[in-house]
Amino acid sequence: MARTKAATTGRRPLIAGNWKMNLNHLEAISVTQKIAFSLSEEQLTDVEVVVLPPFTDLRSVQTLIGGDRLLLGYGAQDLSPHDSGAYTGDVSGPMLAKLGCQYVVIGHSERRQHHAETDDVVNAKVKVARKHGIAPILCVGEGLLVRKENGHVEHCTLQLRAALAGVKAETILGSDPKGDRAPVDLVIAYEPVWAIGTGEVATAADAQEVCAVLRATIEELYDVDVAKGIRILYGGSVKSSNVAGIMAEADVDGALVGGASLDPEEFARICRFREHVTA
Ligand SMILES: O=C[C@H](O)COP(=O)(O)O
Repeated sequence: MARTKAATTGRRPLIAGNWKMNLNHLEAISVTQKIAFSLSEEQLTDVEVVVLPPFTDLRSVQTLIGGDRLLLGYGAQDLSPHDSGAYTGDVSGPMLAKLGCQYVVIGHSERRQHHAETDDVVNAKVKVARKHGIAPILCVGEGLLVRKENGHVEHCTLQLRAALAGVKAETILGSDPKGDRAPVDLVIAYEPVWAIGTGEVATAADAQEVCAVLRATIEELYDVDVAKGIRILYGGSVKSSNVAGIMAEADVDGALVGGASLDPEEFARICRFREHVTA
């Protein structure tokens, strides 16, 4: 069962809701409140639940979560590789850190596709996020053609290696090992592009195959402790009806949820994935 797996690995499950370009700041407040009130303190202690709103919602979400001491985390969907300057439209790491963001999505396939983000840009963003104490949720994943040609494992490991080039172990090791933070301040998300927003979820075995190789790659790049401590999420059409099977896999520590995270009741059901697991 998933509970046994988490107890064995020591990795606290992480369910993150990527709202993408949805929900204005008033809707953000409502959705965040509903998520918090749909989950018990025990559930929110057991599973780390994070919302990733658009930039324009971050202040509202920060005020709500901080003011009411909700047991939710939050973060951004992107950041600039630069700290300040003439970069119209960009939002910097220092700005996100000032808003208390714990996480930032980096290298999402929608950024790679629609904003021509290269591996070098992704690598620069990982470094700048860590410089400002924000944990990247680093996305890798293959398109349909690569999957059909059976190149998915190589594709994802190459993306991971490129994203982490020059990133030293000490910069990703958790700064609060005795607190409630994860031992590694970097999260990997395996998101097969063909499964994003399509309803075409990868099988649990598909997710496990790639997540296991990503963990082995982290061991090669760093060491066994980093590999054991790092959390690897699956993303792509995750719903309450399929999350339990995915979460039962040995190397899947959570989910990066897109569309289903816009419905707070459904998102809360996803966060309660343990209840779906049958012995
Ligand atoms: O960041 C989230 C992923 O792109 C998954 O999106 P989805 O759950 O709508 O397929």
